[in-house]
Amino acid sequence: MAFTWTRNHILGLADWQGEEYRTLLQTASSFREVLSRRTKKVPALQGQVVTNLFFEPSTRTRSSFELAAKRLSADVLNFAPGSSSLTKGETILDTALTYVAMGTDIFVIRHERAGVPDTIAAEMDRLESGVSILNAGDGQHEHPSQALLDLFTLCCLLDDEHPRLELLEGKKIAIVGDILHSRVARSNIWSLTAAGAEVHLAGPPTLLPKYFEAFDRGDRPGKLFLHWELEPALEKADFVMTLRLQKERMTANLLPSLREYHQRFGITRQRLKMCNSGARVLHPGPVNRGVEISSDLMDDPRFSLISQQVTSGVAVRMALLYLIGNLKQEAG
Ligand SMILES: N[C@@H](CC(=O)O)C(=O)O
Ligand SMILES: NC(=O)OP(=O)(O)O
Repeated sequence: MAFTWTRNHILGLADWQGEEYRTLLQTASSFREVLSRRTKKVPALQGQVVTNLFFEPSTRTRSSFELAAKRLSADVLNFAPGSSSLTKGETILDTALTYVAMGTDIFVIRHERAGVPDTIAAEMDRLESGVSILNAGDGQHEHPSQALLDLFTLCCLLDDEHPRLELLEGKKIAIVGDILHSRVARSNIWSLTAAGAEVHLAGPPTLLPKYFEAFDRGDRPGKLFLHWELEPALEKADFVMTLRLQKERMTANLLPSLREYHQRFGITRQRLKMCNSGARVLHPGPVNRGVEISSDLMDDPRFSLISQQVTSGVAVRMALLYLIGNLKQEAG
């Protein structure tokens, strides 16, 4: 029987099922085709309002959600906290309710505190508003659309015509750096192990706590490994995902120096030689050039997938908005 999409909020990937990833990849693939046409717009969300509520800085996530919504013909509102009535003491919830009163159908929310999108989603459900929440990154919790665009980028690289989940089965993927503070790492652990990949986390002990072992719940085909040295993670890896040191989230001095960090965990062309031939490097951005990745490697299109990740972001976010928006059209 064909799978039917029923998820109304996208808060995280911890409980996503294989069929949801498959539907997302197929839908993103169709929108990638739309984006290759001369007219890159479809009327799918005409009449719906998408409101970007970003309480934390963003370049690519906010702009690509905006572009994705516009490509689907939705109306888009962009909230800017610094010039909003938050500065007069209005609460986050009252801010959200104000936008609901203007007709918002979908909120895209980023906040420095984990759980804010969940709280607003619970309130939207309690009020039976029918409004959906898309988490665009909450504290150290999850960044689902980032992990989905990473998944789409990898699957497209392995089979551009038919990007599908199974392509990652048995692939070795190293995630390197500041795992502790990374919502990108957390969401990617869920999606990549759901795809059957071997995920190898690597970082200094201060940035890779042992409790990450608990992310291997044994309920998905892939496996998770932890390393406090770089080499075992990179050895014969197919892909390397580097992560930014999230200085804004570091409350203590967790690193000796950026230079020493680069020497021990920075990804360079030389180090990439430890991986399988043809290995590629990802980074969610923004990048600290010369810290987690050398500048020349970042700019080398033979190895770096960074710009493909950004490009994939538009099709993947169109797919997310479409799948959710469609539920409203069916209901309404
Ligand atoms: N942009 C990503 C990664 C990062 O900032 O390092 C995030 O918001 O989580
Ligand atoms: N990758 C990512 O989320 O980037 P921004 O913080 O620029 O949105």
